[in-house]
Amino acid sequence: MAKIVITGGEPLNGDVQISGAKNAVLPILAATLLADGPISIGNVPHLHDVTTTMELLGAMGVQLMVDEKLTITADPRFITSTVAPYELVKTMRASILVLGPLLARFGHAEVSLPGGCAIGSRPVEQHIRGLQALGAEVSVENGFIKARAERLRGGRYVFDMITVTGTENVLMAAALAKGTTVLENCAMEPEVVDLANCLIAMGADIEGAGTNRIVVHGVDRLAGIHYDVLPDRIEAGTFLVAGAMTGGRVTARRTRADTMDAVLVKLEEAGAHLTVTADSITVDMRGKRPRSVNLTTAPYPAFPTDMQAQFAALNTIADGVGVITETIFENRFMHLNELQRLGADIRIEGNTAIIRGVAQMTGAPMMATDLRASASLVLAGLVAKGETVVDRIYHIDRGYENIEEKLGTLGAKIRRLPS
Ligand SMILES: CC(=O)N[C@H]1[C@@H](OP(=O)(O)OP(=O)(O)OC[C@H]2O[C@@H](n3ccc(=O)[nH]c3=O)[C@H](O)[C@@H]2O)O[C@H](CO)[C@@H](O)[C@@H]1O
Ligand SMILES: C=C(OP(=O)(O)O)C(=O)O
Repeated sequence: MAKIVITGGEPLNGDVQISGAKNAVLPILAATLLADGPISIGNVPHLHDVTTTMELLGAMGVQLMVDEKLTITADPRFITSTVAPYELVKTMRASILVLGPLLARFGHAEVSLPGGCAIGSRPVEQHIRGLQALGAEVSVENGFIKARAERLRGGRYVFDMITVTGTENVLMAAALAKGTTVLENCAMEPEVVDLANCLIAMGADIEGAGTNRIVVHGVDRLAGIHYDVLPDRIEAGTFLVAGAMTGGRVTARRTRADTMDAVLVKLEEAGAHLTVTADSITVDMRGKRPRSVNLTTAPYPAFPTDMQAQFAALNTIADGVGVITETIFENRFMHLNELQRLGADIRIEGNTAIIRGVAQMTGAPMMATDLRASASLVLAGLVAKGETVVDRIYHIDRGYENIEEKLGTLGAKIRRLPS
């Protein structure tokens, strides 16, 4: 299995180009199933999850073309199957996002239940109930969600809890339903807004995306268009934390600071001097060690769970004690045990981690368990003395485009050992 090897101790300096958002491109790729014609998508990140989604769409008969700038054109007019098989869904939970579009556009869908993953159990009953509120008949048989509806009709659904892909799935289905749908307690994440903007460009009639109440007036057809994906706020946040931890100065380019308020506040609390422009964010530590931060993860606009592991890594070498509480996923502290192997001082009490910063950690072999855990181990390797080897690095390729190259251009001593 491929590994990343890091020799720590270099402050990071320079510019890094941020890619399109994984969590926006995945629902947008699924939304291509709703269109009457080809959709072309720009600012597509080169990620394993994007390849998996293309394989999934391709297996259904969607015709896909990728140009040299990685613009993807998807033409769903001649699909041959409305089944999402277990083999693909098991490698990427976001495959569930094809459920709503397939049902709305073709009247039936069979999607393998995604099941849990390293960070938690991650059920999808809200997706199912939301679609049932639009008139779908849904059953779960032999590990598959089987959904059917001649034509979905507008309905009202109040989500039991805030769910990002649940909101996206029901939103996509409602776009082609007959009549008006009102969705309450919706996720307000920027990626939900980006999906809604893409659907609106396709001809959907949607109000309120980015608030907790979304109203969708269903339309009869959605058209092929071009759409550029939002920058990845989690990738940007990860590089900014890398700059802060190493006492360096890093500018993340092609970013949207307005989607990152909670993360930027924590970087300032850590002692970073921030400069924000329309499309860039600079952190400058002026050579200083970061201060510990306290944070609690919660749905947007609060602090994102997808940045928790990176700030845990920052706290391991920061000045002071930082308390981190994870409220979204029940098992998202896997990186903490690995960080202890580098000498981090961490006490875990339920969903809270109390991290006392140490002056210096030392490199060691570590094992990545999930996407953001991998990122946090790489960040820790950047500051640990000596060599750190992060194994099972395939997790990181799901969500970071060429992370070692990007960190390398900032001055990190990092390389990938192929399997
Ligand atoms: C592809 C994508 O966009 N992934 C993001 C999305 O995941 P995803 O959309 O899967 O996460 P959700 O927002 O659905 O999950 C939030 C919480 O709700 C629970 N829940 C969710 C649905 C449901 O039917 N029942 C239920 O109990 C989950 O187990 C979890 O505890 O949002 C997460 C929370 O911001 C991020 O960490 C992921 O990066
Ligand atoms: C948890 C994440 O992704 P996914 O929902 O695709 O597993 C993530 O991006 O951190």
